[in-house]
Amino acid sequence: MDATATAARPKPTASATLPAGDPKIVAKDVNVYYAEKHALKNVSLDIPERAVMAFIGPSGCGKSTFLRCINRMNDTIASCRVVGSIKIDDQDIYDPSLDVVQLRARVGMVFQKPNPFPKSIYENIAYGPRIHGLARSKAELDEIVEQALRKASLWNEVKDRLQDTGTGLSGGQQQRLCIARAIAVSPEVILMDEPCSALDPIATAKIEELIDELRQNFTIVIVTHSMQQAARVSQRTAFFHLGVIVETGPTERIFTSPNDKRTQDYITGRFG
Ligand SMILES: Nc1ncnc2c1ncn2[C@@H]1O[C@H](COP(=O)(O)OP(=O)(O)OP(=O)(O)O)[C@@H](O)[C@H]1O
Repeated sequence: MDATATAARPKPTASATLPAGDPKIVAKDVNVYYAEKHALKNVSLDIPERAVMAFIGPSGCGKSTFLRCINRMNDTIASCRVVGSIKIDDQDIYDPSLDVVQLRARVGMVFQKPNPFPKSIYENIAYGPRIHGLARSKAELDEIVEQALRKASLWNEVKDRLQDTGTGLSGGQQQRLCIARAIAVSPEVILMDEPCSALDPIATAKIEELIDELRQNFTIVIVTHSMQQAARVSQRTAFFHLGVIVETGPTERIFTSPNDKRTQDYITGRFG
């Protein structure tokens, strides 16, 4: 586990204390079961709009499980049952009439290991907008691809090789390609499950910089094992332990004066 975060205090930002607006995502009494295993217990959490929220906690405490609840990725796991309520902009995302494909376009996801399609860089980005009918012409599609790559800080590195395969990029570039792919369908929320764990420190720094820029336009939720990363990129942090949220609050407070001894023990490396 990482060393304590004391050397990596979050830099104070305008949104370190967040605007008092309505939260983007509201979860109430969420319980998740994998067959008999009760993986998440009565989780309630507000996630603010256009900010970064970090989920931290020891391995197996339910961070990824909760992240996957937010775009119903857990639907794909046969043994998984989700109970409770999660609303995005006041809309219940577990409403049976909700179109899950549309939900996953609104709530994009970036995984631990970069997973570009074995296609060209251009096609990796164009695929989503095309199936969602977001472009009326080739010129419009080209524009969407360029803008997504620009927002993911990748355009300058790939603009002369858009027809090369995405899997031929470096790991860090592949992860930025996956972020561009998520952005291309104009999501409102981007979920990131340990997006830097397969990357070297330089590629990690680039992704962190990018996350900091993206929060101006997107609501971002990131699972990370790195306390320094949570401190650097997020404005709010939720600490998970054994399937519950022990505490949540402004990142700076969680790392400097946590309310709960379990949080204190975790951030100072006493367990995890
Ligand atoms: N597909 C699955 N089937 C059965 N149990 C699962 C499944 N996914 C997760 N679990 C269990 O649910 C609990 C929470 O797992 P989860 O992956 O959400 O934790 P996590 O905090 O993200 O862990 P890590 O930091 O190691 O990724 C664990 O006990 C795990 O074994």
